[in-house]
Amino acid sequence: MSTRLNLILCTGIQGLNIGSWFPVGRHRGSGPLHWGCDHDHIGSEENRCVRRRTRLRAPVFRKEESEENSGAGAWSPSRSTYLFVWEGKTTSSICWEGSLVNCVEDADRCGPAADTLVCYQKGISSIAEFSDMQRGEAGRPATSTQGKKTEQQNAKLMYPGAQVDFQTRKWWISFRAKRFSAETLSVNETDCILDLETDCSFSTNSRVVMAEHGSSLLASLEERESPSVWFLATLLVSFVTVISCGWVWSSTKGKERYSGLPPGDLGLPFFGDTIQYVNAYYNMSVKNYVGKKIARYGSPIFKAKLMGHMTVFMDAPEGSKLMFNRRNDEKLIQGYWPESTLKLVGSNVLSSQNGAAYRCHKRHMMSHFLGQNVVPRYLVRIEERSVEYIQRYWLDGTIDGSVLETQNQLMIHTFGLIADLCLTLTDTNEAEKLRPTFEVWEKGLMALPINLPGTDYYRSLKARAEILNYFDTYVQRRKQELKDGTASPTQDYLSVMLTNPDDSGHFYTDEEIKTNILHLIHGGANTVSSTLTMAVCKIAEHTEVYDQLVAEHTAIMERKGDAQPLTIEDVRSMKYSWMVLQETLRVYPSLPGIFREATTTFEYNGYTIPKGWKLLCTAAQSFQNPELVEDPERFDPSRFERGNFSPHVFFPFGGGVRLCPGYELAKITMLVFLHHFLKNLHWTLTDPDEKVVYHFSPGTLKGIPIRITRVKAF
Ligand code: HEM
Repeated sequence: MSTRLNLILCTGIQGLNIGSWFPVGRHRGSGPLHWGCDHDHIGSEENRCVRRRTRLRAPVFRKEESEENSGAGAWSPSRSTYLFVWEGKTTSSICWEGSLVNCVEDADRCGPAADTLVCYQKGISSIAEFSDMQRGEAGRPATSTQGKKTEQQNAKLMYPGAQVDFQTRKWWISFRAKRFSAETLSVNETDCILDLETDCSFSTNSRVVMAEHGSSLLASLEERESPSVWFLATLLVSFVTVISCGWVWSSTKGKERYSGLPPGDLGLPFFGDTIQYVNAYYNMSVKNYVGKKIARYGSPIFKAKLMGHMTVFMDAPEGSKLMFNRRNDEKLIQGYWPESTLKLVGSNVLSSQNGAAYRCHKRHMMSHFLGQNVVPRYLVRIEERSVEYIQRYWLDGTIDGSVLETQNQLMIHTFGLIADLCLTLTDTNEAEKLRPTFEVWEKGLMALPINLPGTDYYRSLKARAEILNYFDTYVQRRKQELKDGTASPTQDYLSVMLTNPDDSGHFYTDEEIKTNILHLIHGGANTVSSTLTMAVCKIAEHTEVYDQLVAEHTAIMERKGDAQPLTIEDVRSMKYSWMVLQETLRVYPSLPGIFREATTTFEYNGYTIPKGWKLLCTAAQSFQNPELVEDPERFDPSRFERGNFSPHVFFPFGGGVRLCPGYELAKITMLVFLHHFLKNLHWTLTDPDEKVVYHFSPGTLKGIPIRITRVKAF
C-alpha cells in the first residue's frame, strides 16, 4: 500500500462542457494522469471541438511521460470542482461532477508500468459495458476486460490508503455539497491547486504545484466534508417527508370535502400525471394517454394531477359542450393560465383576461383588427408578402432538386407577416433579427418556472423584457407619426390600439399594447406556420390531393388571368384547399388541448367539479376518435364535403366565447400562400418517415425537408 498520493484540485474552469462522460486519459510511467485536454487550449474553440470528439472517441488524448507533468485539465460548465488523485506510479483518479459518478481503473492493468484509467458516467453500469462502448467507438479496446472485478474491488485496489468509499460515492456527495477552494481546504504549500476560475490558460498563468504527500489532504477532505453528507441526507429525508405529508393531505382533502368526484388516481406527489401527459403531448399520443384512462375508468371524464393542480380531463364532446357553451363562461368556468406563464405572457393579454375586461378587449380586437370585415383589408399585403417570400426563399438561388427545410422557412414567412400586420415591420431581415429572442422567450413557456440564472425560464423573462423594449421604439415613434399625420390610424394593430378606446372610453396603455403584440405574434405565427408545414407534408404524401389542389388553383388562374391579384372572392372559392387545411388540422391540431378553470363547484355529467380545479378538453382524442370520425386514420380532405362535423367534435380554432380571433386571418394567409406555392413549385419529401412531435405546435426534428421542382404556372 503506497502512501504517496498526489492530488490536484482544480476549481471551476468556465465555458467547458463535459455533459457526457469524461475522456479517458492514458498514462505510462509516473506522474499525474493527463485528462484529455490540451492545456494550451483550455477554453478555446479548438479545444471545445476536440472535446466533443473526445466524448465519442475515447481515448483521444494521450500524454507521454516526457511531456510536462502539469496536471489535469478539468473543466466544468458550472464551475464545479474536480479532484484528481494519483498514487505513485499507478495512475488512478477520482472525478466528480453532476452525473459523473466515478472513475474506475481497469484492475488487470493496474501496475507501475502502465495504467489505463477510465471514467464513466452514471448509466453505464459496468466496466465491461464501458469497455464495449469504448471499443465500439474508438475502434479498439482501451481497457482489458480480463479478470473483471467489481467496482468495489477496483476502488479498493485503487485507493487502499485513501479509504475512499467508492461505492457509496461519499466523496462525490461531499464534493458537491461544498465547493472546495484553497481557503476551505487550508492546503499545504506543496499541495496542488489549479485555480482556473479566472484564467483558462492553464499552462501560462495557473499555479501548478505538485503534492508529494497529499494523503493528509485527502484525509482532511473526508473529515471536513462528512457532515455535509449527513446534512444532505437529513435535508432529503425532510423533503420527502414534507412532500409525502402534503400528498396524503391533498389526496384525503378532496375526499373529505367532495363526493362524486370523477374517477382517477393522483399518481406521484405534486407531479401526478405530469410526466406521462407531457410525454404523450410531445409524442403526439395524447389520444392514447386519454384512451387508456377512459378504458380504465370507464368514463370520458376523469381526474389526474398536472403540475400540482387537480385537473379534470374531459374528452370531447363532453368537454367541448361544457367549455364552448357561452352561458357557462364565468358562471362555471373561465380562462386559465398558470401564474408562472402569466409572468411571461402578461396578465393583460386577451387570453389571460376574464370577465368584463376580457369581453371588452375581444370586441375591440374583432372590430378593429381581426374581424371578418377587417381582415380582407390585409389581402393585398398578405399576397405581396407571400409572392416576395416564395421568390426570395424558395426560388432565388435554387435549382430543380434543391432540398429545403419547410418548418423553419415557413416560420420566417408567418412571423414576418404577423409582425408586419401588428407593427408595420416590413423589413424581413429585421424581423429575422428579432426571431431568436422570440424563440428564447417561447422556450420559457414550456420550461419549469424556476427563475434562477441559467434556467430557460429566467432567460425567457429577460428575452421578454428585451422584446418589449424593442416594441417600445415602435410605439413611441408611431405616436409621433400619428400626431404628424404620417401614419394611418388603421395601418396595423399598433395604430388601431393607439387610436381606438375600448367600450368604456379607456385607451390602451403602452404596456397593454406591447404585451398583446407579443401574444398575437406568438399565437399567430406558430399555429399558421405549423399548419402550413404539415399541409405541405400531407400534400406530398397524397398525389391525388396535390392533383385536386392544382385543378382548383388552375381554375382560379384561368378565370382571372395570371397577373391579376387575388380578390377575396377568389380566396373564398378555394374550397378544396380549405378542406385540405382543415384535414391537416384534424390530424395535427395546433392546440391539442383547451384549458379552463372551475369558477365554482358544480355538477357535470353526474360528477362534482370542485371550484379551482382545472379542466382540460383534449382535442386530439375527438378529432381522431373512430366513434365520431369515419376512418380517422385516413388523410381525406373530402370528408368535410360529405358532412359537417359538429363543432363539439372538431374544433381546431376552439369555440364559444374564446373562439380563436385569428381564424379569418389564418385562413386567408394559408390559402393565399398555398395558391402561390402550388403555382411555383412541386415537391416531394426527402424523409417521409420523420416522426412528428409537438413542441408548441406539430413539427419534426428535421423540419420536414422537401425536394423542390419549379413548375410553370399551371
Ligand atoms: C391555424 C391557425 C390557428 C389555429 C389552429 C388557432 C387555434 C386557436 C385555438 C384552438 C384557440 C382557443 C384557445 C382556448 O380556447 O383556450 C385560439 C385562441 C387564440 N388565438 Fe388562435 N389559432 C390560429 C391562428 C391565430 C392567429 C393568426 C392569431 C392572431 C394573429 C391567433 C390569435 C389567437 C388569440 C389572441 C387567442 C386567444 C383568444 C381568447 O382567449 O379569446 N390565432 N387559437
